[in-house]
This record gives sequence, structure tokens and C-alpha cells, in this order.
Amino acid sequence: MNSLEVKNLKVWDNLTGEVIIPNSSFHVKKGSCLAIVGESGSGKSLTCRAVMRLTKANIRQSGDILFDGVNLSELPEKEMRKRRGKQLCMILQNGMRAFDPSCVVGVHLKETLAGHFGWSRDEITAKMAKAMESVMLQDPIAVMNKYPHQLSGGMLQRVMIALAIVLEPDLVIADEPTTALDTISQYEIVEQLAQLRKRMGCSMIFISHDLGIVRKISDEVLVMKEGEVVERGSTAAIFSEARHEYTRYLVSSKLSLNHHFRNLMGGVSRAED
Ligand SMILES: Nc1ncnc2c1ncn2[C@@H]1O[C@H](COP(=O)(O)OP(=O)(O)OP(=O)(O)O)[C@@H](O)[C@H]1O
Repeated sequence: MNSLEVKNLKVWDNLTGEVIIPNSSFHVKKGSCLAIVGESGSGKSLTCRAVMRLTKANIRQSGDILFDGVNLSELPEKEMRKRRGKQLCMILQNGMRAFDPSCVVGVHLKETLAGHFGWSRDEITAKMAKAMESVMLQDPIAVMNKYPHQLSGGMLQRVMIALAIVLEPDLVIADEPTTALDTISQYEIVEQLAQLRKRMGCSMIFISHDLGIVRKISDEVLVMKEGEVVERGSTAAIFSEARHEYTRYLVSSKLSLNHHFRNLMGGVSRAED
């Protein structure tokens, strides 16, 4: 059974008329993790923003986005807003962009949770504190009283994951959640995302340039090139018997990079291999 089914998604720039995603179709099975890979500019983020209906004003989209039997494309914005966060949750690459820089992160958390559930301040603080502790954020109250710029990228990612734990969405979209982090934080955030899935049984779309992480976290992989889906398969099949030349190129580039890295490090392989 599918959690999300995207049919004939077309995305274009209304100002220039440029078609960025001509016709994309894919699905995410309930409880599974679909990774979207492809070079920079291939349309990974735009695909996910189109699913959330959060594209910039100049961008237009058509096609069907079926989520739990409802076509999101046909929903009025008010209905869509109710689903964002509560049912479909996005964890962004840059935590700084996800939070309002002019207020402490607790304000954002309270607004989001009060808006969806109508909980009191105390209830929200208690639930968030518990979730923050579960993702290894020490002293949650102090964290909630900090401005985004006072927290590291890894801490902001954890706050977003903790928020997702409280929201309990059916689908989490993680758009390059580890790109801005150092290697140790990357590893920890991937672990937390894996835990999140395990705990909540949610489905996940995971966008990443890092095929090592993709191999670890995803069940299936979708390969995009210039706005088109060129290949899709189980993670094992994509890494061992990719059919499309471009996928083989992506996988072999990773292997040769690892080889180069091993040589540089005198035979020590990368932690995420
Ligand atoms: N608001 C916009 N207006 C016009 N073009 C856009 C807009 N947003 C994205 N694009 C274009 O759409 C294409 C796909 O962008 P997208 O951000 O989805 O790529 P990506 O695969 O996620 O890349 P990266 O890995 O670098 O994040 C790019 O050519 C980009 O310039």
C-alpha cells in the first residue's frame, strides 16, 4: 500500500516558461523510505516542495499528489495547511532557514503545536522537552529559549526531528538534512532519523547527495536527472545492478571517491561506508 503517489507531476517557471520537471511519477510505500538522488539541479528539492505545495510564487505545478487517498493538488490552501506539519513534515537542509531568526526556537515550536493540536504552553513545553531529550538534546528548556543563530546546525536538525516526533506525521520529507553538518553530526542525525521511522512507522522521502547515507537509510532509490526520473529500484539493486548509465555513473563516482579517500587516509575507510 502506498503512503504517497505522485502522478504526472509537471513543474514550470511561470515567468520564463521553462519546464523544470516535465512529467514525474513515483510512489512511497507505507512505512518505507524512498531516497531521491541525482546531481545538483536535477529537481529533487523542487519535487518535494511540489508535494508539500510549498514552491516559490513564480513556480506552477500540475499533476496528482495522492496522499492517504486524498489528492493534495485539489485541496484548498487552508486544508493543505492543516496537513503540513501534522501529516506531512519537512526537515530542511538548513535549520537556520526553518526557524524565524527574530524569535527563540520555543516560539516557533509553540506556534506550530498550538496551531495543530490546541495544546497549552505547559503541555507543549513538556512534550517538546521529552522529545528533545530523546534525540539527545540536553537541557531542552535552555534550547527552547535560544535564538536559531545561537544553536549549531546539528542542534537545529535535532530540534526539527524532535518536533516531528511530537507531530507524529505519516510522511517525513528530509531534504539533505545532513549536508550542512560535520561527519560526526551527520552520523548522529541519520541515526535519529532512522529511529524516528522505527518509532513512528512513518514513511520517508530522503534527499541526499551522499550515497553512503542513502545506502544505509533507504529501502528504495529514485534517480533524477534534469527533472526526469531515470531509474527506480530497491536500494540493493541500485547499488549492485543499476540499469541506467547515469545511475551507474553516480554509484561508480562514489566508489572512486571512497577509494581516493582511503588512499589519502592510508587505507582507513570512511565511517559511513
Ligand atoms: N524558484 C525557482 N525559480 C526558477 N527556477 C527554479 C526555482 N527553484 C528551483 N529552480 C530550478 O529548478 C531546477 C531544480 O532545482 P532543485 O532545487 O529542485 O534541484 P536539486 O536537485 O534539489 O539540487 P541540489 O541538490 O543542488 O539541491 C534548477 O535548475 C533550479 O535552478
